Amino acid sequence: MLEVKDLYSYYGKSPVIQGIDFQVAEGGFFGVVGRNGVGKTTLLRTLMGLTDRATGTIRFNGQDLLQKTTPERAGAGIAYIPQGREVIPRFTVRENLIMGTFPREDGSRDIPEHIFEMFPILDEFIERRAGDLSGGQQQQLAIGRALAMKPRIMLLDEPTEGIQPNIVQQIEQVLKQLNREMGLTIILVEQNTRFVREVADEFLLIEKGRVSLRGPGEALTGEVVEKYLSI
Ligand SMILES: Nc1ncnc2c1ncn2[C@@H]1O[C@H](COP(=O)(O)OP(=O)(O)OP(=O)(O)O)[C@@H](O)[C@H]1O
Repeated sequence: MLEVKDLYSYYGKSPVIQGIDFQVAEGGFFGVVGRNGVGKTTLLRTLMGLTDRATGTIRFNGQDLLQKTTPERAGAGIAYIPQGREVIPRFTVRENLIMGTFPREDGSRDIPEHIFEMFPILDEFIERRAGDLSGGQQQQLAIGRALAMKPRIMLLDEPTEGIQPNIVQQIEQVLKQLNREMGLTIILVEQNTRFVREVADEFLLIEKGRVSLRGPGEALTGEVVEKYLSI
């Protein structure tokens, strides 16, 4: 479904991503791990066309994405949930969810019902301003908003960072359900290696913009974490 080859990506003249290759199969759950500042966020931003320049290949369902604009990539079915959530605080929950439908190519502005089944709190707080929600609720809204475009693949950047433990569990459950039951392809950047080990079919470990290690989720053992990820 997604094939990335020899990818380089730049902010100004600095190459942050340096020669990364990977493939994600339809319905796959792909984890990206690495210490702070190694380029994980930049990798997701590169897939969305949000860095200054990129070279190499990004193929998505047979289309070459590298020359496409960010809205075109969203229109092709790629949803991106950045770190820090970035919901629009002055808009209500409903307005944020409707915004999520904008990339849809069928032109529908209907909010899919399953979003409220997954996150009942969004239904309850539908007319509240997003800025008045807790961090965990805003993250649920950010995921709900991404689902409103009916994506084919979802890119998530540390969705459980700074969120209270009971909501973390709920978000993890939803991600598993979206992937396992609804077949949504997921790329997840995470510091939470326990979750990546549990759910990922495959992971990439990045150091200084390059892949240091890759393997099935279960290969992300305590020893690997100790060797590559401890501070
Ligand atoms: N907009 C930007 N302009 C210039 N340099 C940037 C920009 N964003 C990130 N960088 C640089 O790119 C490198 C990789 O940053 P990136 O945010 O991708 O790392 P990360 O692995 O996601 O880290 P973290 O876990 O802290 O989010 C860092 O050296 C950072 O300073």
